[in-house]
Amino acid sequence: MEHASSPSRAYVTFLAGNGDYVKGVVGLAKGLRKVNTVYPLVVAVLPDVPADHRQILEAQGCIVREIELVYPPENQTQFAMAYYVINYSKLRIWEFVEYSKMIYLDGDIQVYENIDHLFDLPDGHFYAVMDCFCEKTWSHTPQYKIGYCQQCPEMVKWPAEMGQPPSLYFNAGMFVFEPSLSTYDDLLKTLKITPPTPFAEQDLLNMYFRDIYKPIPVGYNLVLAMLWRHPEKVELEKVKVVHYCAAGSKPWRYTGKEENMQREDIKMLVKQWWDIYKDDSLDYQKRVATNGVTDAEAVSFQPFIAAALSEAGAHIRFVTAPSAA
Ligand SMILES: O=c1ccn([C@@H]2O[C@H](COP(=O)(O)OP(=O)(O)O)[C@@H](O)[C@H]2O)c(=O)[nH]1
Ligand SMILES: OC[C@H]1O[C@H](O[C@@H]2[C@@H](O)[C@H](O)[C@@H](O)[C@H](O)[C@@H]2O)[C@H](O)[C@@H](O)[C@H]1O
Repeated sequence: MEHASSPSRAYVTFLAGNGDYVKGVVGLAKGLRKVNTVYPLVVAVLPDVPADHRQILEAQGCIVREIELVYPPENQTQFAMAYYVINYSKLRIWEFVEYSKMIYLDGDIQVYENIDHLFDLPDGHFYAVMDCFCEKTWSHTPQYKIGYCQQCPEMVKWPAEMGQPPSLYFNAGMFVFEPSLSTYDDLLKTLKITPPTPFAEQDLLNMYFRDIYKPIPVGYNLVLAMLWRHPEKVELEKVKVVHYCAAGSKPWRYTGKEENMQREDIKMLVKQWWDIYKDDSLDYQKRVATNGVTDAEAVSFQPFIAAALSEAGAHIRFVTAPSAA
């Protein structure tokens, strides 16, 4: 089946280190395949990602692209998580200018419903889901200190004496953007003159794209804390993308011991992630292409097609899927 996708669009994720985040990216590649996306998954890997992990990703049909580390400004800050220092390297994806539009997804994200339509959002804006300020990871901020959250500005109003409320702030685990070398250069110039802050590149991106940021619904990047902080804003059955960023929620490390991790919805979401990760039928493999059949269906039809072929000698085209997912 020829993909109708424009070759200049792709999903992109980021992988650093030789640890277990590679499992997150494999899960993401299989999840995107399960929802029959027509776009490839590019994985921007730091040099410290070992060859065997890169091979695993290529075997899952991912396009593996090595990027160089982006160093944060000298004066180290107390990042919300120590390893956030490597996350500035995410900024390299703006150099992937062979793509006109990309959707960035963290490695700890899973896509449960097709979101290809987001590529058709109008150019010239930065699309992402609003974050929540209620978790301890935000205890360094004035909004946390007064109990203000942009998810429910009517609950605790921003005090007039504190000036303007903070601009809308997105979670940088998922966003729709347009690669551009000039934007990349400008981001790096801004990085060099901006003191590092607890949420590293997420803070930088929020500052840089503030004027063109357009919020998209929570269902496109469900930050798990929303389930216990703002349940009234979450319709779980309509959630298309889940972001396993709450402490203890990474499915491949899940023990259930951390706060909130014994919730039934968390246990269900972790199981859903594992069901995809363990599903061999979602592994990348040579596709048998017939008209109008999705890749996944084509794979499941293979035995029937082989039988038909032997009897009727029908000609079918064997093509490899052009991409991971
Ligand atoms: O050791 C690491 C830590 C992070 N990441 C990548 O950086 C992203 C952001 O880190 P993390 O998901 O831990 O941030 P969170 O959203 O959970 O705060 C991850 O999803 C991975 O794509 C990685 O590849 N290796
Ligand atoms: O380097 C900064 C990181 O900032 C974000 O993680 C945070 C953020 O989501 C907070 O809003 C949550 O409260 C917190 O749990 C979570 O860890 C991005 O998801 C991640 O990709 C990365 O950019």
